[in-house]
Amino acid sequence: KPAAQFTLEEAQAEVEKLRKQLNQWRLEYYTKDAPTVTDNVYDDHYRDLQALEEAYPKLVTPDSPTQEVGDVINSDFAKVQHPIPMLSMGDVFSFEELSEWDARMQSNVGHPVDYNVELKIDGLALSLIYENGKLVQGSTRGDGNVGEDVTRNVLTIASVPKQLKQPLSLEVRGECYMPKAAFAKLNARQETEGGTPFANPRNAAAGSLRQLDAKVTAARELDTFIYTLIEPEQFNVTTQHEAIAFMQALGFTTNPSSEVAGDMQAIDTYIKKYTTDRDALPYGIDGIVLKVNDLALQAQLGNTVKVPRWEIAYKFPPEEAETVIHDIVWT
Ligand SMILES: NC(=O)c1c(N)nc(OC2CCCC2)nc1O[C@@H]1CCC[C@@H]1O
Repeated sequence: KPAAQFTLEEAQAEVEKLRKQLNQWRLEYYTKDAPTVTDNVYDDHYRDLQALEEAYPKLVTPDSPTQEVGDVINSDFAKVQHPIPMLSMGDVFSFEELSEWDARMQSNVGHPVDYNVELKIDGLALSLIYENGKLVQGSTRGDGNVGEDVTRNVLTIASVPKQLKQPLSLEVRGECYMPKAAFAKLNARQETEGGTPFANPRNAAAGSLRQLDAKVTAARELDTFIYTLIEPEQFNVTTQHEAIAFMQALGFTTNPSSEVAGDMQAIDTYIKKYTTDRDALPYGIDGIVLKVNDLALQAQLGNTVKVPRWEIAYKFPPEEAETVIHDIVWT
């Protein structure tokens, strides 16, 4: 019933009951990642308590969940529209297919093409928007056009600059991932606290970034590798390799293993190197990415509905036995 219809005595009893219940649910939520009620049930009780405390301010106590600023549990993330869609990638599963892709590219373009070769980090895509050098929004890819606003969570990731080294307004995109060591620690903690362990670092990163409560994200030791500068022409950046150096100079963490390759021989060497080194890397990779290095040429080649024509992912065979669903190869 509405708060105004409670007498002071009734309100006192109801407020104590709600506070105890909500604090119990928060304990489950924060410590075990295993809440026993849905966020909506929590929200409803939270709003009832807020209404009663507004009607009877003298009933507010310091331990009331309404007094902890900043970790209000939203029932859902705010949605974010990506002005430029966040695309995924076509992929191939053999060097032969990759060579065919390169041959098609060269015949399309009419001359040999330089690629920027990058490791394909096994995480989830993240967009970061800055105004005059200040981080103002972090969001997930979602369906490519609409993602989730995870700004408060992103602010807890150490490698995400809160303030750039230059007061620029821009958007960058990259991969949010969980380092292998953090993943092992998290699963060990999940085991001891009776939580459910995550299947792999990618799922753990997704579950940690898409947490409704930033304090939980903060404890997950997420990291980032930034790889896309949006509208690079605004900054007189003309190649992908240059874009990565430009973003690193602004304070972003970029992957140190990207290099320009002029032919398939260089790419074959790169693939062999990282097929061997893969297990020794402190983060998960599931392949390599070839991108046309010249950004004007990328723009000329454009994108199909879902994937760019100017880049392809070469996927390694999966580490653990899993059914690999062969994605559509770029045609
Ligand atoms: N996972 C990666 O390391 C990676 C990368 N190094 N570079 C790109 O380039 C974007 C640019 C436009 C479309 C893909 N994407 C990557 O990951 C994609 C993002 C969305 C799905 C994949 O995770």
